[in-house]
Amino acid sequence: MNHVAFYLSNKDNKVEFVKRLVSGAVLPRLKHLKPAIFSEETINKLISEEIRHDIYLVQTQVKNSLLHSSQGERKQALLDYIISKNPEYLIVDNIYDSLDTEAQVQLKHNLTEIANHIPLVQLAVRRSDILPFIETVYRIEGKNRLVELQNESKPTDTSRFRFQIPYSKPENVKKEESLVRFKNVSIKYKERCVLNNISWEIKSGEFWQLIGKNGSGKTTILSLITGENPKAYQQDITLFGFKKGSGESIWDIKKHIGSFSSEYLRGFRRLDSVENMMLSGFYDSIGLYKYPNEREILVAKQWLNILGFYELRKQPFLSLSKGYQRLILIARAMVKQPKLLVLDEPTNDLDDHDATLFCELVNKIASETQTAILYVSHRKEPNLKPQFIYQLTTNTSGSIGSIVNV
Ligand SMILES: Nc1ncnc2c1ncn2[C@@H]1O[C@H](COP(=O)(O)OP(=O)(O)OP(=O)(O)O)[C@@H](O)[C@H]1O
Repeated sequence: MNHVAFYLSNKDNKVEFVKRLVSGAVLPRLKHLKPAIFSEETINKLISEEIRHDIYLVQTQVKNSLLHSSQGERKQALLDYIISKNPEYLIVDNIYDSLDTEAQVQLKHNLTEIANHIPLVQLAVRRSDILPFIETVYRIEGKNRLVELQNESKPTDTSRFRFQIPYSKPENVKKEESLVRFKNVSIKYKERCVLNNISWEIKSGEFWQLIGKNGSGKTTILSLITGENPKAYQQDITLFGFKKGSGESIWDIKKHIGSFSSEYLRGFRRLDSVENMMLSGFYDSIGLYKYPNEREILVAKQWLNILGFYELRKQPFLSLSKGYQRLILIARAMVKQPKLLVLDEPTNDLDDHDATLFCELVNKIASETQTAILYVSHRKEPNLKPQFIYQLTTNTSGSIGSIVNV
């Protein structure tokens, strides 16, 4: 069986490429076979069906809908579902994003098994993700030309960000100020305990990574911090000096947090320019719905300069590559000089080159500002250097937390 991988970059139009693959234009030998696609796109489509039409085609092992499941649970459920449909070949895209180490090993094992029976076509943006049994790896040159990948190493674009970050109000942040404090926080969904007695503190200027297996409760912790989870009210949580439930408004909390999640662009179709997208960070919206003032416009321009995107400011945001969109969304989270920057799986879907840029930007924020960073990811980014790691360890009575050595 001949298995093939395509090592793509964020500049390649993946949606178009998948269409051409399925039509047989790229690999004519697969033209008359029935494909199945294992990708984030497929998950997003199924979630849209759940939301818009109340159609629940896929259930996870714990019998949740996709919408209410963790990222890892979604991927496992999707693979089970598509294999049950007996495809004649399988297209797998960015297989390891959002999966914990154990789930990655399991998925690799499952795909190896599937590849004994049907051809597998892998799309990868990280070279290290390419499955070991793949015989041929191509990259795309120009519009559609396939070039077999040799062991060439790509030059990395280092020190791209030349200007200093505009940070005008460090006096507002006290050294060692407590930003987030959880005391014995326990959370249940229905009768299932997800978090068990979590006590944790994040102080100003600190750089944390939150790790834990799929379903261990990382996103739940983030939602307790960002104010999106009503269960926070029954807990002993203090955010930016406000004890939860003490009459603070959501804005009292939100104004201190800049956040980025790789899910932010799900369903985003607006025509906002790059500059407007950057400005929307002042209003916590994705896309600009208000008139910004002069200072806000100035700060947004400074950030565009740092990223080297000033010339692109009038272009539609969605016309940029995924990696560039992501850099803008991270800067967007920073424009209001938040005390805490929350990054949820920020390198999902980023190619090797853009992941390097991303790490450079986050390191720059960590070293030049007083903003504390909370970074959630399964992927080890060797260029990223958090100071502290908080680990959730799953348990039948909910996950417990501990600080592990970096
Ligand atoms: N609104 C909800 N209703 C019911 N169950 C939920 C809800 N939100 C999360 N859960 C469940 O709580 C558990 C923890 O989910 P969470 O998304 O916090 O995990 P995670 O550590 O972020 O996982 P992943 O790494 O896979 O994204 C999961 O089993 C999930 O299915």
